[in-house]
Amino acid sequence: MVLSVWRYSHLILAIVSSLFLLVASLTGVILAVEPISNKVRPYSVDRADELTLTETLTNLNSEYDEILSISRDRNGFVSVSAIIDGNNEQFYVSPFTGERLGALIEKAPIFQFNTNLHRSLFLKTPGRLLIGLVSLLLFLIAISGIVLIAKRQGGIKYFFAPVVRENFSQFNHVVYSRITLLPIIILSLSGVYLSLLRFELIPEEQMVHEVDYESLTDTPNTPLQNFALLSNTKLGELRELEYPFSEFVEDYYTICLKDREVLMNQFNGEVITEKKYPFMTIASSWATVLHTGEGSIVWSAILGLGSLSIPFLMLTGFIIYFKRPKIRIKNKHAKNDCDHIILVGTEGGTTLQYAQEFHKQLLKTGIKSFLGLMNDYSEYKKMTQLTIFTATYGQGEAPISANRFMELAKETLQTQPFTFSVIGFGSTAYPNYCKFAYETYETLKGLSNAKGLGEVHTVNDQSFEAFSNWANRWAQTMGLTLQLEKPKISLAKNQVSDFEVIHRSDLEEENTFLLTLKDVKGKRAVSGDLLSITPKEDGRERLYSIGKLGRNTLAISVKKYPNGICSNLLGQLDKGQVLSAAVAKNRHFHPPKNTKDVVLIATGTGIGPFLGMIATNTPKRKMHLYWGGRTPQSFKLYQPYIDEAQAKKKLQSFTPAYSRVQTKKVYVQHLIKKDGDKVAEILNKGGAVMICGSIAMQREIMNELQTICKSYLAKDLSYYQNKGQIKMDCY
Ligand SMILES: Cc1cc2nc3c(=O)[nH]c(=O)nc-3n(C[C@H](O)[C@H](O)[C@H](O)COP(=O)(O)O)c2cc1C
Repeated sequence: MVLSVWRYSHLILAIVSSLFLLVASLTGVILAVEPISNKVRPYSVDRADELTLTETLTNLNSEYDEILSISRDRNGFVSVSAIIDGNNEQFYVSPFTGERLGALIEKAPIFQFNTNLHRSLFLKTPGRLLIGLVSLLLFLIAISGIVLIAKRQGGIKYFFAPVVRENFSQFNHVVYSRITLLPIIILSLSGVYLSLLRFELIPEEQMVHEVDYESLTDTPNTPLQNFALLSNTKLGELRELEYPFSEFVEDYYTICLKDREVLMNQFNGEVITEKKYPFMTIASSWATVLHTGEGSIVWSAILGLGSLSIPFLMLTGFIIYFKRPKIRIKNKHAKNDCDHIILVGTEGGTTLQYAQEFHKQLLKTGIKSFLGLMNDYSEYKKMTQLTIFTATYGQGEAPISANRFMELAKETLQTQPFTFSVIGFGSTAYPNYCKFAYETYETLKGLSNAKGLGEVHTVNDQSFEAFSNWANRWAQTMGLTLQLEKPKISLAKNQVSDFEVIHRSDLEEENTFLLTLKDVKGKRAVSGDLLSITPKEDGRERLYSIGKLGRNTLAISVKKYPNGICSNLLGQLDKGQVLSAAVAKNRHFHPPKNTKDVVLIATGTGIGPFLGMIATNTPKRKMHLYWGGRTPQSFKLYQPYIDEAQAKKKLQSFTPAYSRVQTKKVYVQHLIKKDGDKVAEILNKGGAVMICGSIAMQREIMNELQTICKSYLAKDLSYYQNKGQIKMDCY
């Protein structure tokens, strides 16, 4: 609920202001060039700011007879306004020699046009008002954006933690908004301020000097060179110095410095009055500088990039919103007439699509099924079976449609006993994999008349395979047959390409074989990416982790199942045959860059991507492989690769765990526990741990790593997960 308020405010504000925002940001980009183009003009004189006002005035007075004023602008350019041959002329000068450097910069027509469009959309006062409002909306969008990022990252302290890449728009929207939020906030706030100033809603105090004209005296008549104020003030502090209008004692120098305005007697150099600028004048000056970037190439460039990012963030933001599946639920039967209740915890809507498919299939088999959201949990009069499909968000928290479920489940008493199943949708790219599903399971287990059917079943990255495995197993125990169809989720589209079989090994003890393929079209797969294969027979996609052995050579490790359509198809391929498949990017499981030590942990076919990571490693990076299988015989398949890598120093160490060799079973988690000090040292030095294999193994390893982090490093495992040092791809 709270999140959706922020999300909808963020979206509605963006829609309302989008067109105006687009105009303001694009013109802002062009206007950011103006201060840069001004600053690079050749009117700056080296070390001029170090001159005193005495030196400046002496130099300029000797060159020009009748100076009206001297100015120093935000670029540091010094100009004079002087009467020359009876005409008032204004030009840049060198304060050392008085040499005329050029005429004052005139605003180029392109900047004039864009300034008018930027300030008022050529609509005069209504336009200015609109632009002021858009600035305010931009500020509110930025604030709601900060809240959304903090929530999606799992708290403000993880604001700058690595972002998990789900798709281009989501990833880049978060990454670029984090970088540009500060300039955008400054731009929008200063824009609001300048609008308020323009509409006189912020009072601009006028500086009024009270001059006691009676006390002004023309004695002692002191030469300008002895005026203390002038010799104590550097040119760098000057904004403008106006000469006295006449030679009467009532006329004086008006000197505007950075922080104050001073009136100075023209005969003896005494300060007549001196006033600091009011706070609002300083604030207005800062607002102008911060909004326009005047006088600073760096700040102008930052503002330009900030403005440029706005259309990009608008576009990616709208794509994220419109691609999100809509949450609409229709039911054929009333909830109190149904014996099967399906509840969904979703935020992005994909879990609902899987639940809808399951619900549809149950209805087809004649079961009275009711579909709802977890937050709608209430009394279900005839419920005998409850199935929960739930995603996990933030740092293992509930998705928005399930954040009240725990309370509701404890408060609401079901009158009849029921069984329940929990299917967790999550991603191993996040520290707390499917945590909310496990918490839901525990809460339901605690209810007096509820009985769990099996353990929590997890689905990584919306894998249809994992989902249908559970659903078919469940249906089997119920004596049903389900014809599940894959929901049309707009996951990244993978282009199908051709892969030629280079080698297919024979089946080894654990019914596994290695398939080495040549990427005919030279697609840029990276070890850890997934090979997506969809056999025509059932049209269902299977994913295999890729090990990139060489330029266009990759390997996948396949376990053959007696009735497995895909594994049997792959098992029959011969050298030279061509396989049609696609490469699905799996960025969160790519080998880490610039990491000196990497611990690789795998069981069974999970070694597949690691074979590639090791084969393309150099001795500079130390890789340590822990692998679990049944017997040394199971390892034979991979032995040549590992032996070669060790000989070439691409693999520092290899430690196997065999579960069926001795009476006491040894699993990889036991090896990790034994080498806890080494693993801790690697993590402490910024190294990475990569895990690939079964979810059950992943859970054991994560428990072990948690203990290691706590005992050796006095830190929580999530600390290293948030720094991207723990990478997992388990199924
Ligand atoms: C911002 C964000 C945070 C996430 N946090 C977790 C997490 O902590 N644990 C997890 O297992 N999955 C996490 N996920 C993955 C989602 O649970 C997963 O993509 C799920 O399939 C989304 O389902 P939905 O579209 O129904 O909301 C996160 C996804 C996002 C976008």
